[in-house]
Amino acid sequence: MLSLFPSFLLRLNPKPPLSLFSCIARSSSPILIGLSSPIPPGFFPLPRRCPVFPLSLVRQLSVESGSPSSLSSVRGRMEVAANSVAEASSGAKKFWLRSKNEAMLATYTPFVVCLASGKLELETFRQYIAQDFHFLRSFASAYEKAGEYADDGDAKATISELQKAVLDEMNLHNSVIQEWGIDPSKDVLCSPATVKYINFLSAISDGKIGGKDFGKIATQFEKTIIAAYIVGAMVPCMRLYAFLGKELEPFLKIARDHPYSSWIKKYSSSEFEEAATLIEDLLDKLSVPLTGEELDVIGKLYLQAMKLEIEFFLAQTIMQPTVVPLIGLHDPKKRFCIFSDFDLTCTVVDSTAILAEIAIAKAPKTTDLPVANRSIDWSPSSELRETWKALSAKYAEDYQQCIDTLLKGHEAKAFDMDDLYKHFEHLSEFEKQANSRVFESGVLRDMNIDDIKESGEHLKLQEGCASFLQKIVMQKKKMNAELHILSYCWCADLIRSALSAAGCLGSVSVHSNEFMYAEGSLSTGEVLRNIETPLDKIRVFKHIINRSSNEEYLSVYIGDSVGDLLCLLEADVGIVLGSSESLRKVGKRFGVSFIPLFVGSAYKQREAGLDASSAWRAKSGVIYTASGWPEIQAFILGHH
Ligand SMILES: Cc1ncc(CO)c(N)n1
Repeated sequence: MLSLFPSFLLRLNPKPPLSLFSCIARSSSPILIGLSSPIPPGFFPLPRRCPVFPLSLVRQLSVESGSPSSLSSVRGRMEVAANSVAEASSGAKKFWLRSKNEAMLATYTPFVVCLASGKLELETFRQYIAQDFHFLRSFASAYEKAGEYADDGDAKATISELQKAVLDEMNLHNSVIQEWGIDPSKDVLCSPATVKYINFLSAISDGKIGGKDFGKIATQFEKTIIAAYIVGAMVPCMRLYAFLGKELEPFLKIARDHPYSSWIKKYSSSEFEEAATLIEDLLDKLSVPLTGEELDVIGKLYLQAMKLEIEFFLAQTIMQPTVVPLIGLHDPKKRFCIFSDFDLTCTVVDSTAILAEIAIAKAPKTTDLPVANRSIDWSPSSELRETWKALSAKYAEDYQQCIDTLLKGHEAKAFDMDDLYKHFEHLSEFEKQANSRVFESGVLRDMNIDDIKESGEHLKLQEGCASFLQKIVMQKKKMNAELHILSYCWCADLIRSALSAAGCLGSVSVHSNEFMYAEGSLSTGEVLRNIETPLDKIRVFKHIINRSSNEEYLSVYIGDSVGDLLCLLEADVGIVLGSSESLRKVGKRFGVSFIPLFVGSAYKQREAGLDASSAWRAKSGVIYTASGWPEIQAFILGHH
């Protein structure tokens, strides 16, 4: 119907540079910023896949009613802050925000999950307290050294305050010890992981840093630097504990008498938070006179201390079966099927927006036209932009109506999968019609496959997504794992290029729609329609799962929107990223519960008896929410 690109015009402008997309894709700042002309709200058909980030986009897309308040959900602290690593003015804050992966790894260690669940074996806790006592002693002596080295009166006063806080912590340990009758200083030797941190800290105090020996610490200035290094190696321990304290605080309610309530109360207390802030401020203060190079050293010490903390948790002797990490429960004789949605689950920008931009950038602008044909307010490019705008507005409106229809009726008292399937037929019909409208309008015609591939290669993935996929790919054989992308995206080439740039194409199965190309490179506008609807997704999901009917499997589905709901519920573990409100509303309407993944893990741990292997097999209408890929990785793989 529409002939947007007369071929003579294309020849005039065969391949406009795609630097615009590269710039969007590479930019770490929120998408759409940096576009030459701002994209109006509702421009792209985004609402079915609304992301947590970027905030600016969520605010723009009022369609999803992504009110900022919905972003600070239960586990909102890390993700909201994470967006501002670059802006964080404090060095200590910056280091913490960069430690998200490590913080998640610590949270999902068997020790911490068992501790939260209230079912950690007493003997394990005892051993831990005994090890921690050694740890705290080294903390106290490091403060001693730092206090000597610091030359500023205020800094010295802060350090002595912090020292008091450590003594306070040791008192808690003492009371625990008395309660359970052990004397750690006599009875328990340091474990190798404890020794590692203690040696690390004392080496810094002696001026041995990063394999280098600073020799005799002579001048006061050198001493001040060493004081900063010592503190830099202690800050992450304090911040991590304050973080874990807050993560564990809700579990005080898990049982009327949580056996480890004194531990949880200690580390979730405002006093401990104050101590953590105090030492962070101290680090910032001590860092003021340092050179960039010296600050880098602090960054490295911070990260190393974080890693040693994780090793410390991992080294705790856990005898009981644990429900995390998931890979630990998986029998490699069985299939391990990991499914993920693509748009806004893996990516930061919806692929419809990318494809629209490629098409618009390709279309001739006024200045490309022969002078005689120029008009101020018309060009193929501007016309295409208008067509897209209309298609998107229509999609957004109809989509919202579909969701409203889905939400009609009473909230289900109990989860009912069959009812849910029935209600998804209408939404599925709508998605197909919406696609037909796009395909028939011709807006996807005459796009160059090379441009699509280039955009795909520069597509910005969610933080931690690529590294998770790579890790799975690396251990695929050993784990008997499969990675499947299930996507509504119109053009699988875009997905394949993105995966290829992330270094994992060959090992991921992409299930999506395919552009058709004429003469090998220009899209004809026709699309092989494989996956367009929620019902298509679940059909393909089940087909893959049942491919070998006699083989057992463990399945995880990761998604972000209403279109993923059925798969999220059919998988052994369904994990939601992002904050889509319609997903939550529709879920609730049909009796689905949304539980933060960490909370869910601790509950599973509580329920798990001597057999944790089948803990996650329940199609019970529960979906788990996660803050991002680092959390998913910590849950599925842990340190593996
Ligand atoms: C392992 C460890 N890290 C940090 C703290 C906080 O002081 C602690 N008590 N133990």
